[in-house]
Amino acid sequence: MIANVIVDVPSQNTNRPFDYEIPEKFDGIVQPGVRVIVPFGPRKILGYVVSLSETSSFSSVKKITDVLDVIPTLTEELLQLGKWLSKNTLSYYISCLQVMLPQVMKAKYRKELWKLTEEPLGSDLDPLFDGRAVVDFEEFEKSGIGYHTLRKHMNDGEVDVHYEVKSRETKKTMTMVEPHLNPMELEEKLEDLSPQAKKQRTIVEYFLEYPEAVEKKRLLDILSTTPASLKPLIEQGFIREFKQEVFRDPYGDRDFERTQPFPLTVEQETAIQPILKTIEENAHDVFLLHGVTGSGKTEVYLQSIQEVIDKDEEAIMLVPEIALTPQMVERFKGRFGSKVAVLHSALSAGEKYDEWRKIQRKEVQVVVGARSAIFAPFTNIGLIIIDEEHETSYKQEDRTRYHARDVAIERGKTHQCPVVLGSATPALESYARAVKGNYQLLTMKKRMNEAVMPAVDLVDMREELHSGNRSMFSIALKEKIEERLARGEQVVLFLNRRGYSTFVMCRDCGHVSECPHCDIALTYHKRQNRLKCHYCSHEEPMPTECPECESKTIRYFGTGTQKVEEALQELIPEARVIRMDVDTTRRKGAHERLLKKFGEGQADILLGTQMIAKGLDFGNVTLVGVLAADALLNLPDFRASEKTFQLLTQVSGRAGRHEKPGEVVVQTYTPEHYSIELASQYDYEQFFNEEMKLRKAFRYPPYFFLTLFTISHPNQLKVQEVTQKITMFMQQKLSDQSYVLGPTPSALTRINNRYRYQCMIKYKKEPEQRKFVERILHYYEDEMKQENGLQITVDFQPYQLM
Ligand SMILES: Nc1ncnc2c1ncn2[C@@H]1O[C@H](COP(=O)(O)OP(=O)(O)OP(=O)(O)O)[C@@H](O)[C@H]1O
Ligand SMILES: [Zn+2]
Ligand SMILES: [Zn+2]
Repeated sequence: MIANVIVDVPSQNTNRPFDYEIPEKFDGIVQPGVRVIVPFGPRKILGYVVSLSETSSFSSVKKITDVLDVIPTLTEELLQLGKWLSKNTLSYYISCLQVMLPQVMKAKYRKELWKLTEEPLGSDLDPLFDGRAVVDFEEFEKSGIGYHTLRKHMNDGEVDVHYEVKSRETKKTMTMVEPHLNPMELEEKLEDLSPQAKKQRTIVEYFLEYPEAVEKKRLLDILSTTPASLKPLIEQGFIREFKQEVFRDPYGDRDFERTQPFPLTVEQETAIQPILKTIEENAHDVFLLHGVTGSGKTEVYLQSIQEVIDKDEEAIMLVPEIALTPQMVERFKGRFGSKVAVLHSALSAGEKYDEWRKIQRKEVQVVVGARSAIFAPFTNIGLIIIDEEHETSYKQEDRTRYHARDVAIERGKTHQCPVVLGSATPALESYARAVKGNYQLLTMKKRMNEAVMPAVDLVDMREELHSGNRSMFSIALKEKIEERLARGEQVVLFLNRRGYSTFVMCRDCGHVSECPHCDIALTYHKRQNRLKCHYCSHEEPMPTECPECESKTIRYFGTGTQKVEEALQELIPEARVIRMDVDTTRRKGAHERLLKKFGEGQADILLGTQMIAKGLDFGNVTLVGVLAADALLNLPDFRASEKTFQLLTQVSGRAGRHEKPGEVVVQTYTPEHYSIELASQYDYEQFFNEEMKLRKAFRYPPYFFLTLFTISHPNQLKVQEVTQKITMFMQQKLSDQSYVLGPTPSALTRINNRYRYQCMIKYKKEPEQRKFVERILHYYEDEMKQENGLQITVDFQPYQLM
């Protein structure tokens, strides 16, 4: 027999199955979905068996060296899904298979055989274990017992193969590094560094692009540099080093209080009926559950999942990483107990693998997890739910650029089961599909317990300034906070930090410099002191006075939570403040601890960034303050208005969720902007209509599809030339209904000494497009293989446009 194997070499040439002969001892064990070790050139490498055949068309084929799985790692469905993914994202099949698996399956490990029962195993295996609970897998291999015997015992649940991970991720602590300065300051430091300090420059440039904390070892690996080049940066205080703990099972030692289903409200009942009916009929359909914040969407999810469990089927529940809070996990564990597996990035590699195995072994029927949980190896899926479906974190941004929503719908079709997309602020694309009837729209307009949506007070910060208030807190917000303190109620203060330092605004009139062609805020480039558009090639000098009102107070923006906290303490010294941002939540469990403290009333104000915007359900919060509603609005992104609307709605939704009525203060320099005004009225439909008009006028999704090429190379002329060629080629090939824009420098024009350019395509229908893209990739293949050579990435559904 011949095994057709996809080998772990991501390249064009190897993007097809290779034939290997199956040695007799592995006969019947080597099946599709099993991982094997095969000789490839001079090396032995990992591969995945995708199919079997009687014969090979090649005259001489090599033999499989080793088999890693006794039970297939990938199901037949996941193998097919990998193929689909590969076609849809134009990534290598091997990358698509690996993206579905936990890290451990790709890492180095030691294999052991575990005895799972107290009972004797019988004469075939007992001699091997010889009274022990664990034996090294090598002992089994040497024993000559045979894989068939082993598989029988595994299927009976008496023994299991266990992977002991050697990867460093399972260590108790790891060393992390992160920038100690904001991007503007980093840019300045970069200028100060001598051109000879190449390695140091590379590190600073890396952090300019990825400001998050990263494992030190990993950073050094990525940039192929040594601790010596990092050291001076740490000593000078540009970069900070710290230890992060890694734990094994975060939920194992906790009892969750079991909850009972609530009797549903009329709205919930109306929404859940069509979902239950579809589950019952084993049919596929996509539902968009549009329910205002606090309308009880989660209860609808829980009861739909219950139906699936009762049918002996399985459910996948996706939530954004940031919303995978202890409160959320508690609600699922509380309802379904040990039937739930949880998958999120805070788990160590070992923990993730353990959760994954629970799914594979069918010990659980529900998985709650972030994006990659969509690949859970269930075989009998009855329901897939995506909560906060508008979140852009459902799109993977490297290698295999998939969107979890697309994968969910594909699996929903295969399993003939419903997919439920839920949100208070659906993505424009999803709502447009619901309006057209492609998705079934389910609406919940009312909050629980007759609670009303909190009233929103828009405060014009330009007027504050004119009346002499230069603080970041308006008079109204200050007074309302003081009122809450006097009444013993609580406040959530939200600072939108992302994208803060990049746009330029007049503090007098709120004017923001925009591109004349693209309806998008220009980005300030400090080094050249110029403003640039990252969609077309437009650029202009940084103005010295406001083109609108001639005021000299036009400048770029920059502030952080720490600064806000200080200002707040100065303003209201008696307030007890909890600050929640990347700095204060770094330690494992810190997030949970801070929220618990706030929930118990040990603080008056919760001040934070994006991470406090969603999911929180505290009854004593009666005031929400948004410090700078415009921050997101001015990102160089056509989705800026949509994101602003979504975020404001989510944050406002944290107030007045239970008995006490809530209130919201939104500080802004542009109160007249439709996304801010309509968010303050909770008018999603009107926002949808307004935004759709603009999307149509400027030819953006959902009217047009986008394809984004990003080309990078150390030589700027080379990048320009290649991008130019690609742009021209696509212009020639595509129909004249499509718009091919470029070459344009990317927002992040240079990373790691590589220049980046882009070409964006807006199109309605281009069935041949992928073929042309493939041709381009093929044409540049050799150049892309060279070390530090050309790189071309193609994103068929871009969310990150930088
Ligand atoms: N049928 C019901 N009867 C009584 N209480 C309910 C019912 N359904 C939900 N609740 C409660 O109402 C509150 C709000 O519900 P939930 O958090 O599910 O809303 P949501 O729509 O998911 O909100 P958000 O989008 O803001 O996260 C919760 O405390 C929940 O326990
Ligand atoms: Zn002005
Ligand atoms: Zn432009």
